[in-house]
Amino acid sequence: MAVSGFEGFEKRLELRFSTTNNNPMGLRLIDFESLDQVLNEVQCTVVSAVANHSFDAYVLSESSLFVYPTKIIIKTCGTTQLLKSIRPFIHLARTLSLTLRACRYSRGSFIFPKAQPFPYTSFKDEVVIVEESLPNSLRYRKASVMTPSNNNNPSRAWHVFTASADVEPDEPLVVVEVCMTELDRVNARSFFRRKGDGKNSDSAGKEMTRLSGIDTINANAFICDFAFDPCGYSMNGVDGDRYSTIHVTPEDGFSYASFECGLSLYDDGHGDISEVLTRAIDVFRPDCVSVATTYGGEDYSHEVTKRVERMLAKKLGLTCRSRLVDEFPGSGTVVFQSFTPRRQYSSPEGGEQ
Ligand SMILES: C[S@+](CC[C@H](N)C(=O)[O-])C[C@H]1O[C@@H](n2cnc3c(N)ncnc32)[C@H](O)[C@@H]1O
Repeated sequence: MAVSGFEGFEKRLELRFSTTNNNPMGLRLIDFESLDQVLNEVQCTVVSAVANHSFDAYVLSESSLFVYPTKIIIKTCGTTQLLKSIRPFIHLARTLSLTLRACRYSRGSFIFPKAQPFPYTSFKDEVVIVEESLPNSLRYRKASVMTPSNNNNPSRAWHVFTASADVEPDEPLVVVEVCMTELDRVNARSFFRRKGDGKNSDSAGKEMTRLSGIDTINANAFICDFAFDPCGYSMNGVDGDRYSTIHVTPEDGFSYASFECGLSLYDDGHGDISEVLTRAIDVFRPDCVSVATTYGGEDYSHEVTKRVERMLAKKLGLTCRSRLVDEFPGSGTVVFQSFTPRRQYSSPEGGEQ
């Protein structure tokens, strides 16, 4: 851990592959020892795991890994070396006749940027490393730093790099990534272990899931949860082919929580996303929230992200201070929204609103 405090903001990597064989298990055939070796390079380990008929979900010592037949999603926090996983994952996929067709790397702004190792001290350097790790066939590439200008916390930007073999997005999926800082102190207490409770990391995790209300965010999800000692929490939710994940750094002064879920553009039968987000954010009652929505198809952005704004304002008193939209060839559209509580906002001129 950095001397300053634990870096909660995750680095996130998504690798999507195409396959030339008909094995429906695809990347799920990668053996655990090989995955463990990749994670060793990244500097994290598996602490808990669950699988269903659609995918494998691993809780890591620093966040989460999801393995689908043709897709890997890995997010890691702290001072981990996430980008060291790109080459070995591409290599392991190749042994199973899978070829990389798209890559997306994203992260927020670190709370302790100076504590990061190279290349994570500069997004430009991170992009160079990602680009060097990718095959030339992924020729549609773009890097962008989405920086809110009228926000009272301008240091919170969203960094995105994408690369794709095709100019059209390859899947009609939506990914929603929520980053929360300055968590409500009372709510954050749920993520500290009680001394002498006689519980292990799994049973303490279950208790945190229930006491915090995380179990009500998606009642259909099977939850694989883990409590760190003396504090901290991670969970993966598994609901059919949908994943969700929450990570919590509850320490005062650098508190942070993230919520992420994947859903389909066309079949949103798993609950209105604005309601799901409201329930997730309500667990933490943070003073600073960002929501990055990435979608591959058309006609999603406006209506749904506006609905999120209306719902967060009505139910949680959060006002959207900034809304940025950017397009990525072959990787869809990203909408980045920043919210703070209505009562807190100082206008750029310094007056209270
Ligand atoms: C891994 S978890 C969740 C990570 C996630 N990115 C986040 O910050 O929300 C991080 C929390 O667990 C605590 N923690 C305790 N032991 C840890 C360990 N061995 N590895 C990582 N975090 C640990 C940290 O102090 C922090 O509060």
